[in-house]
Amino acid sequence: MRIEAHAKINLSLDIVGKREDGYHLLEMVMQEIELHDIVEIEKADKGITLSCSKEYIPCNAKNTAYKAAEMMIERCGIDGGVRISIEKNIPVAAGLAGGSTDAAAVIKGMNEVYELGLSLEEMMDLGLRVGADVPYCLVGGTALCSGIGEIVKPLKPFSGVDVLLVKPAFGVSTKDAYMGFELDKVKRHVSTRRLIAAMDIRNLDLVAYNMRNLLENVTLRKHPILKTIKESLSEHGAIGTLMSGSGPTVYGIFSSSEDARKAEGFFRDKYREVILTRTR
Ligand SMILES: C[C@@](CO)(OP(=O)(O)O)[C@H](O)COP(=O)(O)OP(=O)(O)OC[C@H]1O[C@@H](n2ccc(N)nc2=O)[C@H](O)[C@@H]1O
Ligand SMILES: Nc1ncnc2c1ncn2[C@@H]1O[C@H](COP(=O)(O)OP(=O)(O)O)[C@@H](O)[C@H]1O
Repeated sequence: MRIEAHAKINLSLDIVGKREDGYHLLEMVMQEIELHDIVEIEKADKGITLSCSKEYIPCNAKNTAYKAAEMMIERCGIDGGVRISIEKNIPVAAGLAGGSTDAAAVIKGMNEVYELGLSLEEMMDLGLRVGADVPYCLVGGTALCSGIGEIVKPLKPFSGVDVLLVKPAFGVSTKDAYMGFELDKVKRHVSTRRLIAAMDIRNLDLVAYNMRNLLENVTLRKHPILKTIKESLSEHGAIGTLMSGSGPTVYGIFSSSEDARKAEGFFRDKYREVILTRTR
């Protein structure tokens, strides 16, 4: 079985509290994009076999797809194994939920090939065991996510908007980004309602104005190059720019596809990964 595992961008990320276990309470608008990995899943007699098109990604129990398969076998009492292969197109450690979306694909795929009959809610509960973003990845589309990310409320689709992703040649650890964040220093939270209202009426300028990510400060302070990329995206026609998730990918949204293509041409040779895509 072949599954497209889509990446996401954050149109917003607000941090509104902290749990006793250290996890942060969030309010974020997530948006699926066209960019995707291809995950192939097949039944096997026993054990988990995993292969991936990028040699630097671990193919053992450290891989989120492996973790998801292990968890499904254990939790659903599956008598058998699985063969998984991942064609990796989503930049890694980038803030685009690459690992989480592969895990979501494995959960969906195993539900099918083993005819488990799990509901979406049941899969989301299982997915949360692998990572906070996995429940959203199972739902996809445009959504308001709260809790630690696992409470997913679908929003009106915001598809077909040109997005240029720019990721420099370093990764960011999500854990480190959250550890560098100080909630008591926040002066102004994100205007999530205004952002959603602007998305509803598809006013891109107003969307751009309300896009904010409170983790941006943490990652941009550590990597000033990201600020330079954001400024450069604006100079090349982006009507709004933001870091996705914990970074380091920054993106620009464009109201003109031609501007987006021209900007891609400018950035292409300058940074490690430059991808022109669209909201889905
Ligand atoms: C920042 C976000 C925004 O969508 O995405 P990415 O940058 O990963 O794409 C997410 O909150 C990332 O979610 P995810 O990548 O699933 O996180 P997990 O694997 O569950 O957690 C990694 C680590 O991040 C921290 N963490 C994660 C989620 C959360 N709400 N609060 C946290 O403090 C914890 O220290 C945890 O150990
Ligand atoms: N299936 C996977 N795809 C990508 N990265 C993975 C996967 N499994 C484990 N990883 C590891 O998880 C880390 C975070 O990767 P990723 O999920 O792409 O980041 P992010 O959560 O920022 O989007 C990386 O260090 C990577 O080696």
